[in-house]
Amino acid sequence: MTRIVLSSDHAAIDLRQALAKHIEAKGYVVADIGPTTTESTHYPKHGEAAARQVASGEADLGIILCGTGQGIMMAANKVQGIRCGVCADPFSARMTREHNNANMLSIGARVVGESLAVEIVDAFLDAEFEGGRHATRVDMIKAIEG
Ligand SMILES: O=C(CO)[C@H](O)[C@H](O)COP(=O)(O)O
Repeated sequence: MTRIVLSSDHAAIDLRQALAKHIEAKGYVVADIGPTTTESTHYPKHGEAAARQVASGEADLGIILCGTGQGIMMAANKVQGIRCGVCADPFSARMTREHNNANMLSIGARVVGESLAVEIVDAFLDAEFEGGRHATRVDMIKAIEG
């Protein structure tokens, strides 16, 4: 059973909770570790917390959100082993899995509405890494980490 960890800052509470329900309904095991109130908080710690679960293997994939998806993606990508893409369209979400073997997806709750976010999440979760020439390139990314 694939385990998905979700987190966000205050800008994305409602969208994150809606996505958590959707993902659970698709049959995944969901750990929603984000805050539950809209009190202002700091996205780096929420991105890092989700990324650490993915990096340790506690979760298979992570989905994180903030206002733009940018800051929380930057924080997650600082954790060794994390490849997180910020996506505002389903094509990019599919490709970041198929070509980049992304293990996390970031979405901007102030950028996309709920129905588009659902399509983005579905594209990400339904895709699989293609390997081959893309594996060579992902290995090159890993080598940069040292
Ligand atoms: O998108 C974000 C980071 O990339 C944050 O959600 C955003 O910066 C929060 O802004 P504010 O404190 O004004 O709600």
